[in-house]
Amino acid sequence: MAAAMLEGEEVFRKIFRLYRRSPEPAGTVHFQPGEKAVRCAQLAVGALSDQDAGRVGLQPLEQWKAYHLEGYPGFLFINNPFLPGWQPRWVRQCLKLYPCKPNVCNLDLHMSSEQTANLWSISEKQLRKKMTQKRREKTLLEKLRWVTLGFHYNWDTKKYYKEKFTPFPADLAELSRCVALACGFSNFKAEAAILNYYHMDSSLGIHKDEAELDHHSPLLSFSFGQSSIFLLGGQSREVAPTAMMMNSGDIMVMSGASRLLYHAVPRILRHPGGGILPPGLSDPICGEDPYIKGLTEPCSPQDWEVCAAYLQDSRINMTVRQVLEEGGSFPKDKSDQNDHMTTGDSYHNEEILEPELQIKRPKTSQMPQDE
Ligand SMILES: O=C(O)CCC(=O)C(=O)O
Ligand SMILES: [Fe+2]
Repeated sequence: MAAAMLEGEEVFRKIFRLYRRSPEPAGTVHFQPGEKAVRCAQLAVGALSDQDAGRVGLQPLEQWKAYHLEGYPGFLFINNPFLPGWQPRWVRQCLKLYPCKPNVCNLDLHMSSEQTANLWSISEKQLRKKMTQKRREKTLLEKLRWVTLGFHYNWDTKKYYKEKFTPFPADLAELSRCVALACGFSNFKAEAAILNYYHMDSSLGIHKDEAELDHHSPLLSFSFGQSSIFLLGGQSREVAPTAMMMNSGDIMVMSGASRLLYHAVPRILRHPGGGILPPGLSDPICGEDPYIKGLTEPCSPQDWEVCAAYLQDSRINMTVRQVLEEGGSFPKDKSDQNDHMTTGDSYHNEEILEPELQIKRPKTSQMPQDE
């Protein structure tokens, strides 16, 4: 029975399971010069000033290393372009600020807004003890799986709604504007983001991001903390995906013909290089450039202690989206007048499931593998 189902399984799903089980099968693309199928990319030199880049913690554009991947036009990979001391600031924003109200997170489905109002202060003391205590209960911050910003993605209907909007964080909007500009998208407007929080046993199911009404604008994906394998497939689940390594600070841009491709994160891996934290995160407290005032405050040593404990076995990803075309609006739809309370998502998976169990999992309309 199981074998018959396996044979009929889509190609992407088979490869997902392969990567879910083994740490790093041969053939994973590492973005570096000389790597097969990887080509150096030219960015829009002159489009982004050093001043603007520096304000959000990005190196001058001439120093960025960007790559195309053969067979995926519109896909761009940028090797960690952050200035020293800046990845910690973005991590601190993701853990301390962005989960706060009015933003929405997975814990809101099970808890009152008072309980989820300040995940950081409820969790910080316990997290500081993490270094010394092996067995202890998970803090609320460690139970965080996703946060939505701007237009809040509805996991049930897979839509955005005009009235489900809260102001998009100005600092992240500016970081996104700068990266989009460098990649030749001069009108990008950050209107929504999904922040994904992963631990060593987490994965993100196979899906494509098509809820946005504007598919001409790119998806911008920022990763921090431990590494991951990212699978980039085709327009159907029958296309075999390419596996690539994403390390802390790396940025991915999905645009053009690659904007609507299936993708997934089957596995989180310890970052290469041995230490507890990746190099860009091991020296968090760096002096400010006296000529460029950053848009966000430096991460204090006290805050970093909490972030570092969290990141020992976690990865954070922010995927920023433009929802509406320039001057566009939401279509009129009677059903949109309902109050859309989400019942949860099935993208974020926790444990490594036995193949048999995966097949027997109930299929619901939200399960990405059913798309
Ligand atoms: O975590 C990642 O790298 C991918 C996230 C993603 O695909 C999404 O949020 O839509
Ligand atoms: Fe996605």
